[in-house]
Amino acid sequence: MRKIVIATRQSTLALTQAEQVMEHLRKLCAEHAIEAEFEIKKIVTRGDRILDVTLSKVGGKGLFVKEIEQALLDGEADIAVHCLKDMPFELPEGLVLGAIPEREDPRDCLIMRDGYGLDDLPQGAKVGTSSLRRSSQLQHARPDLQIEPVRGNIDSRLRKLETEGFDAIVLAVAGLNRLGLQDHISAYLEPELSLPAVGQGTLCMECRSDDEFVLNLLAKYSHEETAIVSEAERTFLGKLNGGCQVPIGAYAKLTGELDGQRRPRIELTGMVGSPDGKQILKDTVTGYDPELLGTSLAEILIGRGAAELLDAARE
Ligand SMILES: NCc1[nH]cc(CCC(=O)O)c1CC(=O)O
Repeated sequence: MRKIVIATRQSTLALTQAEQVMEHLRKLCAEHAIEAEFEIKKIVTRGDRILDVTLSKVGGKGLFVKEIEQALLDGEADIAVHCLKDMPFELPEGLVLGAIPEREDPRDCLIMRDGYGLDDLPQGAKVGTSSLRRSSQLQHARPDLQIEPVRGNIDSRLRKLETEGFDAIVLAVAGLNRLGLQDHISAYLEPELSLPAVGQGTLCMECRSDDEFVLNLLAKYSHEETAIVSEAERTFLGKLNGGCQVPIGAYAKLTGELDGQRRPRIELTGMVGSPDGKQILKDTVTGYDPELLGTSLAEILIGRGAAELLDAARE
């Protein structure tokens, strides 16, 4: 009997995700007559210890994953469950993404004190988000809004809507759904208005690249279409040398058309913005090769000044 330890951060969202994944893996084991038992191990990361500081100020990619990856490398855990959007482009030597399961809702949403959409926000309304991607796009649509950082886990951000005088806060739909908090959502923001973060709404499972048992199990959990769109978005992010702390968004979807090798056609939209939303570079490319698409979209935006925008935002 193989024992599989699942490592996770200790936030409510991370724990919920790990538990949902564990249940699914147990079912897969039963279906495929694989003998394994599972256990969850909570790990406190550097990102969790500095939750009160605006992350973009602290800098550093993968603030939430380093310690968890070390546990995998040390053999103290076998699988790590992450939000794909929190994952740096490059994984450490010896680790791979063993599974990318089916994407959930990729959109951002508004949780508002009153009203049901962006248009209901009064002139100069105070909106909470620490994401430069979200502030850039919101300010672009509504330059009058006053954007203020709001840090912490999802539950504490929801509390801050009440306690810190925000008219609205912005969160990912997927996280709220997973926590059963979808009733709080006032308005869904379509990708045309707020292009999601790379990988938003998608989970991933990281494991050691030589752990055949776990790789074999995780392969049964993977969702081919999601893996394809994730590769397009993540290639775009990687070429721009971005993480989730820069004003970059991307969203890829499949259009249903197949090429000669029956590969699906991909439509990839990407954006790079200034944090104040005065400048937004955005374009869409379509094709069949996710890596080529990610690369060419990044090159198109770099040609229009994306690298300079990102350098300025990083300062
Ligand atoms: N940066 C934190 C984070 N990482 C993933 C999600 C949401 C869930 C997901 O995208 O899978 C969130 C919270 C948020 O942005 O509202």
